Amino acid sequence: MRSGDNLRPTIITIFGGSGDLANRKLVPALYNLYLDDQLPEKFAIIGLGRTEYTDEKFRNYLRKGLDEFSRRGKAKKEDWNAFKDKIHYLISDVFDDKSYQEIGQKIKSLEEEWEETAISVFYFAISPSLIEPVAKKLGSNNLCDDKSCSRIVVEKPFGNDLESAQYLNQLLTEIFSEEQIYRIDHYLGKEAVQNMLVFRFANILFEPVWNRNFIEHVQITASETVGVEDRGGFYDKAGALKDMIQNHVLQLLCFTAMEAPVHFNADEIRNRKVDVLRAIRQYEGKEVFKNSARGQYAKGWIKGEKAKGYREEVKVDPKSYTETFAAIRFFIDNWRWQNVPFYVRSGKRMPEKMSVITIQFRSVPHQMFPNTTSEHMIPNRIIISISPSTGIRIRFQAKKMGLDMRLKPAEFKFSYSGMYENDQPEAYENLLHDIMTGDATLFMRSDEVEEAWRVVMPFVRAWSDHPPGTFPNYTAGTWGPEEVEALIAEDGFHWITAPLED
Ligand SMILES: NC(=O)C1=CN([C@@H]2O[C@H](COP(=O)(O)OP(=O)(O)OC[C@H]3O[C@@H](n4cnc5c(N)ncnc54)[C@H](OP(=O)(O)O)[C@@H]3O)[C@@H](O)[C@H]2O)C=CC1
Ligand SMILES: O=C1O[C@H](COP(=O)(O)O)[C@@H](O)[C@H](O)[C@H]1O
Repeated sequence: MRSGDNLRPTIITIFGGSGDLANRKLVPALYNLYLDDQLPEKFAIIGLGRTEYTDEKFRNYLRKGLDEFSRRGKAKKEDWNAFKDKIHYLISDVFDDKSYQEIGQKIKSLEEEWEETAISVFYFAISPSLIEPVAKKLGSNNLCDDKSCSRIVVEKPFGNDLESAQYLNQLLTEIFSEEQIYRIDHYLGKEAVQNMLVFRFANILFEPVWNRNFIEHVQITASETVGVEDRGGFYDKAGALKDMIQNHVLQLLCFTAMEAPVHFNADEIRNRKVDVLRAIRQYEGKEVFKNSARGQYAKGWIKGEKAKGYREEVKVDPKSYTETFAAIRFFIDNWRWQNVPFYVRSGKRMPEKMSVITIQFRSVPHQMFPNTTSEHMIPNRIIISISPSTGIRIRFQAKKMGLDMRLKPAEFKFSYSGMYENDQPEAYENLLHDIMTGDATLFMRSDEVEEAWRVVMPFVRAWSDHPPGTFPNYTAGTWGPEEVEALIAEDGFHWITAPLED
């Protein structure tokens, strides 16, 4: 039996169907689910937008995106021909009630054809400013009435600060129940992020040492080689703190630091993550600057190619003070993590693309080997590589081959790509599948989003009240401004730049 056979008929209506996210991520993910027999037999996509596509033109546009962005490369003709009939397009304006009536009619006619009611998923692949009007109109046009079979999906950024996130949560929960709302953070769909739960809570080896007694510090790096590409208009108002730290990086921190959930279910896991966010120390006054660093890239070179400076990017203010790099030293004030620094950093135009968590263990309490100084006593380290390579490295000490007793670090290495070739589902495949099955474990709950905003708000406020002295302050192709080295060096550590494959 196909896995998709367990799924109820489903219609995914995409506000912003003509946009980049739908083209680059959503439709390729749905197509791959189709190839993997993970879609129900009765399934349809309704794309929406003001662009004047016919069904045929819309399908052709999506086909080009699929060929370019799908992890499986170009679509095979026969597969695409079977899939494309599931795609429909409606020319519509989010402010126009008539559009919602047409959406309702389209859904009804598909259900009549299938002789079954469908789960209706409304995907908000639109700019954050359009969320409010779309939510209100879905409500006033009774399109989301049936709470058991309609869902909405809201993309990040969820709000622009704590206040706006609270406002948005309030608004959405007046129209929809919390169970209907799927707030996406695509990092949670990554295989390696989900594997962290398994690594930590399905193995007895690691959990006993996963605390302040054995772990010296934790580092989280989410670096990219790309600049802002064509998203200057959005990014210049956001910056690295709101674009990456508030969501993806804090999620990685939560998965690293959370207590063991009792059950594997959405609320249980989200409760444990909220506990971590609530325990993160809030800095005040000068502490904010003492525990953080920010930067903006100047022109430089990345992998042999010239890169523009941030201020020269399209739709970026030529005098912009928006940070393209952010680093913070967090402390989690609870029993497990007291005084263990968590250093996080994220930036664009760095030398390597990688999302990596490094768990640095303490040294052994006593060293007994002859001819061995503290220099040779390399402490254990676990590197969890989230992307682009996915896997885990564990460093330990081994005896160096030879007649005398000398030590040499060695590694255990686990790589998903080595195991599963190119069969790893993309983050959006996992997430879209979960939305269809109604599993909210990998989505953000309202209080979680708000707590994550609460964590970054001292930095948001202090950074905007005190513009940086000199921006740009790092060259494209480097690991950020000088201050970021000081942030960790003053504690006696250094940044570890070690992805899975090196
Ligand atoms: N692109 C990406 O990789 C990612 C995007 N996101 C988020 O997803 C959301 C969408 O991003 P993206 O796809 O890049 O944005 P785009 O600018 O590419 O697309 C915007 C979409 O909104 C539609 N739209 C705008 N105004 C209206 C209107 N009045 N009525 C109907 N449709 C309208 C446009 O359709 P038309 O022009 O046809 O009217 C278009 O389909 C944003 O919140 C973004 O932050 C999140 C993660 C990654
Ligand atoms: O959400 C975002 O994430 C991407 C990075 O995602 P990744 O999966 O490639 O690591 C980032 O480029 C973008 O600015 C941000 O909005």
